[in-house]
Amino acid sequence: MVVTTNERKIFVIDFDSTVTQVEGLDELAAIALKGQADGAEVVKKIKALTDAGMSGEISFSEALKSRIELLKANKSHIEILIDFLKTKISDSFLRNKSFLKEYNADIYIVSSGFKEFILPITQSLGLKDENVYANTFTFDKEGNITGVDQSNVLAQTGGKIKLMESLKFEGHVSVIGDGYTDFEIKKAGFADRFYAFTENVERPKVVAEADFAIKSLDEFLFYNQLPRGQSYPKSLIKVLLLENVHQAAVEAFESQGFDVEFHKGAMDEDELIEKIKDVSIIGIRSKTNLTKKVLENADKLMAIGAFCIGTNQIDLKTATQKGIAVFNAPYSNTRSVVELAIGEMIMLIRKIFPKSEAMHKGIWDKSAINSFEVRGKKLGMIGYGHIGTQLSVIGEALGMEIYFYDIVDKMPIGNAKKCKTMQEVFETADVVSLHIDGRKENTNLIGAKEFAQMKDGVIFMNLARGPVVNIPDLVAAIKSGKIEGAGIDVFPEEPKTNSDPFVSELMGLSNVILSPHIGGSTEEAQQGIGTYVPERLLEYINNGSTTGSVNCPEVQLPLLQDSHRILHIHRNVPGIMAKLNNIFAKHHINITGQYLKTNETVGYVIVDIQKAYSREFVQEIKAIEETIKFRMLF
Ligand SMILES: NC(=O)C1=CN([C@@H]2O[C@H](COP(=O)(O)OP(=O)(O)OC[C@H]3O[C@@H](n4cnc5c(N)ncnc54)[C@H](O)[C@@H]3O)[C@@H](O)[C@H]2O)C=CC1
Ligand SMILES: O=C(O)CCC(=O)C(=O)O
Repeated sequence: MVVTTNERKIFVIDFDSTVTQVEGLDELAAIALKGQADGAEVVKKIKALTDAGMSGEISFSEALKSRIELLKANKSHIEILIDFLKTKISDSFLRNKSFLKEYNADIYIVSSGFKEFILPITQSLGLKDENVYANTFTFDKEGNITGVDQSNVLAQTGGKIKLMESLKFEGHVSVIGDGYTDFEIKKAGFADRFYAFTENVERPKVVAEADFAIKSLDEFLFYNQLPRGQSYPKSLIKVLLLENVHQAAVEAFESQGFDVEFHKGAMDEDELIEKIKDVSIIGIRSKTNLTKKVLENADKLMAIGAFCIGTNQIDLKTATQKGIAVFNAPYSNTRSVVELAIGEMIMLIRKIFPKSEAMHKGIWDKSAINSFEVRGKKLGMIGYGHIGTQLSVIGEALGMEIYFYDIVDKMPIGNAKKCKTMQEVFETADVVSLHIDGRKENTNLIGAKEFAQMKDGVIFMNLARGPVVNIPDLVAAIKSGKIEGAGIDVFPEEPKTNSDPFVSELMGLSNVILSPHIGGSTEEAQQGIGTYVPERLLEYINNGSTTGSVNCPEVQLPLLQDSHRILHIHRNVPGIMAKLNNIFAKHHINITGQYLKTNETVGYVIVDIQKAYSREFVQEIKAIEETIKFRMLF
């Protein structure tokens, strides 16, 4: 819906809830009435009147008059309000200050608000005082607000229409606002288009009347092909966040204007296949399976954020082939897993859970039989990565001997001993703990044969991935007494949400600690992940950097300055760079920077170019046969 016109473009913009996130008069009331006994009640009444006036339920002049009567404010309150409003300028207006300044001759603020607090804000955005049309207060000698200058047409019902009539604009007039009175300008024939601005407040009655509903000023500038801070409006980019990822993630995307949808639970394949079609960024944890079938339907998807360590729930091969960059959080929850493993190990070796259960039933069983210290015991680990190595350090600090096996040759930390086989670990350890990843080859890695190799009375823990252990074999080993105690945090089948039931053969077994996949679920870990993953995703979306990507060639790019940046993901075949460079040469494109990284499947080339370029140039790059994904940043 790109709008093109050769006429002079005139922009008429509302102020309250459009330029700023809030209604100035409501906020003035809150400031003036703060601390007064019935203050909250009066503020509520004023807000209700604002809403009724804005949505057209009561006449504007009636709403304004009633509000001013309720408001007991003076000049000092207005000063406080101005400082507050400066912190509440709509994000998309702040992002597009350069447009506001460059086009200030054609931008008019038409507001039923008050110049006393509007002008300081519009001045800070580079707008012209003489283009601001708004009401003014009347004051008594003490500086108390007594009313509204009634000679101003904007104080009257239909004031905006009367004002527009008198302004006699010649050109293509666009009105941007959140209120019904803004729509009425178009309805009365004084504007060509009305854009309902919903960044701060969405009034269904107003949206229903609008030519276009826009979630940000970026969208307006995009549709009208005007200079803007975002090459593609972020409010048109859908971010789907599942599995209750930390609110820090929601805030990170929302503060940049993305269209964020948040769900507490995971989604199954069928649901995702539908949902993913218009999603550009998805954030998941361990329970959402991004299968080949799901990804094949994800034509808009640019990036996946795994808000966890494991990425086995994602079909990485398909993601790579489709040029979808995958990021995870490789460190943030490792300490939490380690602490749970230590806690469980001590609880299991002391048989605290059966004793606690008995106590709850009134049984007092004070005895040392079969209760041990961990000091001096042998802790055996399968997998010696970020978690395994940390557990190694803390286990050793508790006085344990550490043994580990890893398929990769890993340097032992402290006095840990590297074993040549898993069997060696099993034959040695008093406590066996798994810290391997969930790659396919690890499915059923531990079963009857492996349990048989373990010492009698071993403590066994799996805080890694459910499918790695054969559950019926584990149950048999526990029931036979081979395993004295087990701590299991992960399961082959896990409920998708907290409302779904948990079912397992492990239920009801004594000295088995079951926990709902919470090894990494601490406030600290989730906060850390909730910040780390969006940072990686935003760096990729905003700048093109793929630092920390688990499947894309890693490139750390400088910030884009005074150039356009072309991001091109292609199939990694010989000759592709020549094809690209030929197009640059043919169109006389001046390159200011070029970066290339490849892996065995894809190549990622980034080219910074001077700002002049033609549409044909872009089309030709997109048309290269090997192109998988193409983006351009301004
Ligand atoms: N319970 C929970 O909430 C959490 C579970 N995890 C799980 O823990 C796993 C490990 O995490 P990190 O240590 O951070 O990962 P990591 O990638 O640093 O370490 C995994 C290690 O396992 C080794 N490995 C893989 N397969 C193996 C095998 N068959 N035999 C021996 N070694 C093998 C790898 O070479 C690597 O050194 C994650 O992949 C994830 O599945 C991670 C965080 C939270
Ligand atoms: O917190 C989660 O949902 C998953 C944690 C986990 O297993 C991981 O980080 O790999």
